[in-house]
Amino acid sequence: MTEPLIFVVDDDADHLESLVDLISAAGHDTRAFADAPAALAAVPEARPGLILTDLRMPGMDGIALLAALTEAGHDIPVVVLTGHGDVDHAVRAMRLGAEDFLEKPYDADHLLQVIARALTTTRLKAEVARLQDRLEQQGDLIGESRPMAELRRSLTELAPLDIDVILMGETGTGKELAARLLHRQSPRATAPFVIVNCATLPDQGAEAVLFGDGQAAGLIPQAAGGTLFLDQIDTLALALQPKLLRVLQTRQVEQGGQAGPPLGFRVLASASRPLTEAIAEGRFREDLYYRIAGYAVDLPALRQIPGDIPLLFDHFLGLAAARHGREKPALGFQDRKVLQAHHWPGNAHELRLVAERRVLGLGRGGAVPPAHTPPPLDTGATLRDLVAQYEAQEIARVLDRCKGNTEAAARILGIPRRTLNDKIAKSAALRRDR
Ligand SMILES: Nc1ncnc2c1ncn2[C@@H]1O[C@H](COP(=O)(O)OP(=O)(O)OP(=O)(O)O)[C@@H](O)[C@H]1O
Repeated sequence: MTEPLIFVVDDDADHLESLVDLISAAGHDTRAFADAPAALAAVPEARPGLILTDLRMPGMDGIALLAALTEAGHDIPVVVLTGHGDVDHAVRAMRLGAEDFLEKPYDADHLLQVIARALTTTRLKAEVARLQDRLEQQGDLIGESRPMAELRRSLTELAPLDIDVILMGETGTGKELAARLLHRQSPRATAPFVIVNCATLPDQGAEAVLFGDGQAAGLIPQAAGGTLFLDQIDTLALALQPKLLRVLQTRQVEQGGQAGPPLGFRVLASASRPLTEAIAEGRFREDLYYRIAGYAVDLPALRQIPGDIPLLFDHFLGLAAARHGREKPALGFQDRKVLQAHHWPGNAHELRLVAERRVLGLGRGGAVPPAHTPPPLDTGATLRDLVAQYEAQEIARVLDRCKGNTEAAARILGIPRRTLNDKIAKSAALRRDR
């Protein structure tokens, strides 16, 4: 794990310099900012692990910075430096989710201890979230509708057979969950399950990541004897397709011009749009399509299984409540109706987000600004607002997943990169105007 970067924000240049010197001397990577807006603007790209900010600053102060970070959905611990006797503000900062606060003049050792503690908390939180995600992905598909029952039956039938399968469905329909189920119910269950997210492969060096190089084994050889899940294969760069095809045909990876050992893995793939479209657009090779598309399983979108939406929502409420140590909210009749009436273009991803917000009570008279109100459970917003909100969220989610790589994000979202850049600029302007 790389060392987290620490942002230090203080409008007093001397203070800033001494803070940065102190923290850097303790071995942390730091970046200095003379004002909060500059720090906020640098967050998406630099992804700091901790922000240490002065409370009182002209323009945007430390509290406003905290609120803006929450508003933008960044879960970064913030330690606030307060003036002597500034208890009220310190309490407000803690209420808004600050990790800790320190009264000035601070003691250098104490400051470093607070930083170390905050970084440990961040690491532990990330680890818990990772384990919870993994646990969630080990679950079963929830849903009692006929399409879900049929899906479960197809998966149970296909799991033990040694055939490759492609899972088709919109984003968030549970393709990864289904792939894991196929693996778990197969005789390969104890062998590795390796995911290759085709959309986030780097432009440079993707071959080494996939096939390995002299130094490191690639992802594909790691799947030996197990299951290789080619997630979002419809976004795989054209240049990688011939070599992948060869590997899928031989189930071997060449090493230094020689055939490698037989790897004997099973291939599962997923796509959110018909590969025939990608072929027609010249983005996907037909021969690779025939190699992987023998058995296709369709996953229903939520709007096709409205009866299952409350069930799934209840499931996500339970998970979010456990994750945040909160009580699980009850679902009312009206909630069910609203949930079933929504279109859910992001499917389970979107539903999960709304459940999380419901558990955290965001947008319900708390300290969090209205942008956090769950769109489908709120009234008063126009359809255009809801679509714009959802679009901005989805772009942020995909960008996050692609670590800010707009080319990869544009590929996943199925829009030209220039359109994506326009949309990012527009949603940033919207946030500024709000
Ligand atoms: N029917 C379901 N029952 C329980 N959990 C589900 C179901 N469908 C989706 N989920 C959960 O919703 C989240 C999104 O599902 P998943 O990642 O499998 O979707 P996906 O189709 O692979 O999405 P993407 O195309 O964006 O990769 C996961 O946390 C998954 O566990």
